[in-house]
Amino acid sequence: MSVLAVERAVAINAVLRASKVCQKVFQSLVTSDTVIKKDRSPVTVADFSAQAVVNTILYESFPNDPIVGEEESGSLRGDSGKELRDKVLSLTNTVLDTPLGDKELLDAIDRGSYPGGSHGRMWTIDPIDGTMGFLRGEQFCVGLALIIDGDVHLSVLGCPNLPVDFKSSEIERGCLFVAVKGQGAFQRNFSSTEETQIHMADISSPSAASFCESVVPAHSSHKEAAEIASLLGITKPPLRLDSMCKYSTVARGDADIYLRLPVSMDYEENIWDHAPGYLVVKEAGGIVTDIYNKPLDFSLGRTLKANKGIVVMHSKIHGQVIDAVQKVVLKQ
Ligand SMILES: Nc1ncnc2c1ncn2[C@@H]1O[C@H](COP(=O)(O)OS(=O)(=O)O)[C@@H](OP(=O)(O)O)[C@H]1O
Ligand SMILES: [Mg+2]
Ligand SMILES: [Mg+2]
Ligand SMILES: [Mg+2]
Repeated sequence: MSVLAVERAVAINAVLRASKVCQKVFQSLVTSDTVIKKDRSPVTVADFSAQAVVNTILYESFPNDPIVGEEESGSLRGDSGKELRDKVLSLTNTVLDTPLGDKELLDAIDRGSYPGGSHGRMWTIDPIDGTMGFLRGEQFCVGLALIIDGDVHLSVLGCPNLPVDFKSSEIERGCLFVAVKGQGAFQRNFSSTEETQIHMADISSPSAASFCESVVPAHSSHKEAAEIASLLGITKPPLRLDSMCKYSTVARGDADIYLRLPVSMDYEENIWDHAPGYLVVKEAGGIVTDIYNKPLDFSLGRTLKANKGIVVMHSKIHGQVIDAVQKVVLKQ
């Protein structure tokens, strides 16, 4: 059996079930008259429930593995949290084989409170990445990664709204990306268990590239990305996608560069926002650094304290892209 085969299977199951939770919440939103733009609570139900589902499934197989999760159960506790807790509990139990009670639900969510660090095994989970995309009915994903001694060894990204093939005229959506360190990156569709290995597009000149960036300009500077694109001679418009779907889109060759350019130098990126996408790109043959050309350091706690921004690209254009990023962002 290959290395981390059991972890891989468990992580896929967990992410598929959590993705189902998100899809159910979205379907109930669009079929009811809830105006989601005014009320963010529906997405909160999905965030909590997806984290409870993943943490419960991980715990069944790996009870000693700590978890760094985005959400914590504070607002679900006590009398004031009862209404939300009831919604999260009933949703969670629709996808689990053994139903949880109130206390088990709260405990499951809060197993994500691990502070992270450089030693041993830990999982990191983003139950819904790209919350804004989820609310708009656009891209979002469930991200899960296993980090061992500060290094990402396994990752699974569930992307319920991502077309399985951008180039096809069919519009099947819903794909899963799976990577294990040293074993390559693979895509499988929600509708099947068949896996196809994915690779970055082979590109020798940055001017032919297309690049991805966040939809929300507060998460990544669009202005600086446009300046970098212009320096590199890129003429294609940016592909704006929410969530770690940007990593998977680049990993399978539908775009060549992902730029995440800090809007504030104080912001620290969360490890759950990047570890799952990072390994998918690396195993597809790509390079992931920060704006200083430093490798991402997942060993320093819940955030990437030693890094600023994210730059993803094929090795053949690495030097040119980093030069342009540094000229524009660092004025070097
Ligand atoms: N200031 C700032 N800078 C950078 N990143 C930030 C910032 N604030 C929040 N976040 C995190 O951004 C995560 C979503 O990133 P995306 O690239 O998907 O954003 S976008 O929706 O495409 O605009 C989002 O993840 P989710 O909360 O899971 O959606 C946040 O963790
Ligand atoms: Mg996120
Ligand atoms: Mg999230
Ligand atoms: Mg968030």
